Amino acid sequence: MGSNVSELTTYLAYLNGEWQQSESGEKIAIQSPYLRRTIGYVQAVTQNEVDQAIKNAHQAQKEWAGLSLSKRGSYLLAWADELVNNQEEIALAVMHEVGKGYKDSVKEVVRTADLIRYTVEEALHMHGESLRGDGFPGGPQKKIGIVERMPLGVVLAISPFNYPVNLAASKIAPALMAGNAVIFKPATQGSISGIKMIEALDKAGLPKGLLSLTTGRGSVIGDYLVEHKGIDMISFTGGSSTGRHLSKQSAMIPLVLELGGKDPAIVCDDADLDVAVSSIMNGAFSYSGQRCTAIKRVLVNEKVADELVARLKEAVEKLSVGSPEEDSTVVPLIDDKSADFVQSLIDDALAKQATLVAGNKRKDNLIYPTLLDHVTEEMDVAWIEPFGPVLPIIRVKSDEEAIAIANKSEFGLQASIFTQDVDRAFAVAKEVEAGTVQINGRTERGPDHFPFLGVKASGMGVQGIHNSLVSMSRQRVTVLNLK
Ligand SMILES: NC(=O)C1=CN([C@@H]2O[C@H](COP(=O)(O)OP(=O)(O)OC[C@H]3O[C@@H](n4cnc5c(N)ncnc54)[C@H](OP(=O)(O)O)[C@@H]3O)[C@@H](O)[C@H]2O)C=CC1
Ligand SMILES: O=C(O)[C@H](O)COP(=O)(O)O
Repeated sequence: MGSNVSELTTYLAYLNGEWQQSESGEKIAIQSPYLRRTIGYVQAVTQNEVDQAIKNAHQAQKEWAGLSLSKRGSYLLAWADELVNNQEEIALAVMHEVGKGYKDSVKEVVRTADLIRYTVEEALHMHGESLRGDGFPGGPQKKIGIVERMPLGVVLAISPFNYPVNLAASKIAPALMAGNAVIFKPATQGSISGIKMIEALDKAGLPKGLLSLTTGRGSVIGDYLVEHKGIDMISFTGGSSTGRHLSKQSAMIPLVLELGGKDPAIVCDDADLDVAVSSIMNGAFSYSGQRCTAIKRVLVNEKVADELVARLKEAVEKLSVGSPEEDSTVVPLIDDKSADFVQSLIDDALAKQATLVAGNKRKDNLIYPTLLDHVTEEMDVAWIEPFGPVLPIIRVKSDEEAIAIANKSEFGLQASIFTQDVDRAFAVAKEVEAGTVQINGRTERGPDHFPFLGVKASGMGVQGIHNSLVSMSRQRVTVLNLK
């Protein structure tokens, strides 16, 4: 499959409904994490081009917002069909560019088409409301409030590398269905996949100017986009430090942030260990742990710790490690810098006397799945998100201690609890500070119509199809005063 990479294609930016070379004359090289070579170039768009794209977006948005919901939906449904029709080509781009297994890349594209279709259905079935004035003490009967949802204007969608198609579309589709225009800034490593996805939207006939794709380094055009007066809402998924930076830069603009996590798997002494082991393995190691919702630490009751660790060791040693083309579970990380970072967390833990159960082997940016036992609170890996295949195990004496350590983290995206006692599960779930708590299952975002949110440093606002439509629109109240 590697030989199918179009050698050094220079991809164009999609500005104002046209595929264009940037006036900057500059292009950014995209490196494949596992082929370890440049696979193409994308445009470095200029601030002037951003200005023009935002201006055109405002113009196009007015007409778009005037279309019927079902007409808007028809463009999106055509987009979903195009994605499905081109799933192999898009999945290959994802695999080459971000090193995701081929089958998972196909799944991402198909999941995205399903997400778009559900978004259309959801928008078609969202209703406004009317209120009677006399519902409030002393309120007049002849006053009727009509509450409708209106678009916000131009939405800036910024996506991360790890789901370059799905996490972009989960912003673009609700933004469009809610009647907005979109400026889409993909992760640089993820831009080619983003371009392929927008080619499908272009083929679906989206009106010109309604969406522009501005490729370029976040460090170069990011702040300019975020601070731009023409942006009316920002939906961002990415790292916590970038998210924190964005929240300082964007003033008085609705902002939804989905950021990092340090999701714990709390394993109680009555857990079904078969369920716990398979969920933890899948949660921690799929796509080498490069998921915001990956299980990033295990807090296990000491009574079952030895058995859990032995079973995890056996499972880790069976994991497939290698190439995304072979659908290996553990694949090279997005770049060498990320691999250096993961290695530094392993080195720190081992220097502080963690027990190496498996792994700690590396070839370039391929880090073998690594299991560390007897991790203590003094070790960085107990707190820092690795975004890589390293799993620390912290042994605890009680549910209370597990909850306390879970909550000491700055993050609060998701948590898993493994127990066979449903009352105990709910008691722990109630105390854990996280957007979502999974009982006897791995931490994960889907199904995509569930609300998805992080608390503390893991985010602000809520995604998930319904909530994204809500966050990308506002209420308008019209009051009818009858005679
Ligand atoms: N909670 C969630 O739903 C998810 C969270 N994440 C988190 O994302 C991180 C990994 O993704 P990664 O792509 O490396 O995250 P980054 O934060 O590095 O990048 C995310 C996006 O922000 C852009 N960006 C960078 N700087 C700026 C800026 N100053 N202004 C505007 N945009 C900017 C990036 O562009 P460029 O690539 O050009 O730098 C990219 O498009 C992990 O921490 C992970 O937990 C990931 C997926 C889901
Ligand atoms: O980017 C991420 O990591 C996702 O939001 C997690 O999605 P998943 O739980 O479906 O892998």
